[in-house]
Amino acid sequence: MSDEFVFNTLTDLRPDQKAEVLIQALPWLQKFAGALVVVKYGGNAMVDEDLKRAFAQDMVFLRQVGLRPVVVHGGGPQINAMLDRLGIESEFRGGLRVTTPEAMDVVRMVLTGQVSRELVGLLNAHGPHAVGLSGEDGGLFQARRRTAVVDGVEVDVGLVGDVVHVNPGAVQDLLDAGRIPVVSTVAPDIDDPTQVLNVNADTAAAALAIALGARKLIVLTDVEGLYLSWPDKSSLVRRLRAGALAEVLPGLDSGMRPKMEACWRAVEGGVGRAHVIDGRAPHSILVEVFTSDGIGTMVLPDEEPADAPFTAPIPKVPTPEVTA
Ligand SMILES: Nc1ncnc2c1ncn2[C@@H]1O[C@H](COP(=O)(O)OP(=O)(O)O)[C@@H](O)[C@H]1O
Ligand SMILES: CC(=O)N[C@@H](CCC(=O)OP(=O)(O)O)C(=O)O
Repeated sequence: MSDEFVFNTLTDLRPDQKAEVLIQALPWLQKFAGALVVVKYGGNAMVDEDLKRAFAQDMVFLRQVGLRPVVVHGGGPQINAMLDRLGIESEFRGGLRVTTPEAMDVVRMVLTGQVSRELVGLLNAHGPHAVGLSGEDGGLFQARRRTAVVDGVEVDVGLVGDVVHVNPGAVQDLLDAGRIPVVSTVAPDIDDPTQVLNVNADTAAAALAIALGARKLIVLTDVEGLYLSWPDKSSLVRRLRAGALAEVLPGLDSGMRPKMEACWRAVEGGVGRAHVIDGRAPHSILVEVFTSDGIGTMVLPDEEPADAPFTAPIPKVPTPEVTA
């Protein structure tokens, strides 16, 4: 190997090599100047303190170079830990947490009172940029109760909803003020606004990305991307179009299903690109946005003109309405 590429950290690079790294980012900095990017940070990618700090640096970096990042966070493992500590039983059906009223209190407390606070704190170590809000704030989300489908049978999952209406005004106000919004995905029930519902963070991120007219949705998780024949590591998909994705969606396992459904919905709803990338690799977002090769799995819209019939099977998921 040439000595040009033998280095352990960036500090081992020669000055001309450091300059080369920066200059290679120029076309991407130009391309994405001002671009709104929704980043879904999954609970499974929040595995250690260094990674969380690296994530916060990436978001502040994006903002500093002129993009407009919006963070939507998950917190499944963190909710599990708190339910365990409190001795409350919890199970998943069809990828969704069966949410009793008692569990809902914990979901809301952990997402808005713990995970959001921690991320806001890490981001604000770099300046007073981040503001946390939940789907309850500023009428951001309204959700409707939904069921899960297990082996073709509809099953009740309790206080779980799908976002059916997005009012992105509060998020837009924060972006206009130069802030980084950090969104937790609990949402009022449209049919009973005194009740809040537990919403899967992937699908909520897609609904928000569509409502904001985002250029990209980036989903950070704990695998490299979508494997066509999971868990065969040689089956990683680098790029696929929405139509092809719709065909494989029904066969996906529960962890990846909501993520890929979110990507499919996002590009069908006008988001330029949707990506699933490995949040365990430090600074993977910067590699995705600012390098030619990118990283993980990228979903692109179909090439057909907008008025052509969409022939691939469309997953049975309602598209949220948007309030301008
Ligand atoms: N086809 C697939 N490709 C990649 N990962 C898959 C696939 N099917 C199931 N998975 C699982 O999905 C998990 C990611 O989903 P999840 O655990 O819900 O993450 P997150 O907390 O980031 O939302 C992976 O760790 C992997 O175990
Ligand atoms: C309905 C439902 O399952 N809600 C999820 C919400 C959090 C989430 O989606 O977190 P991750 O992104 O880390 O998986 C839950 O209760 O775990």
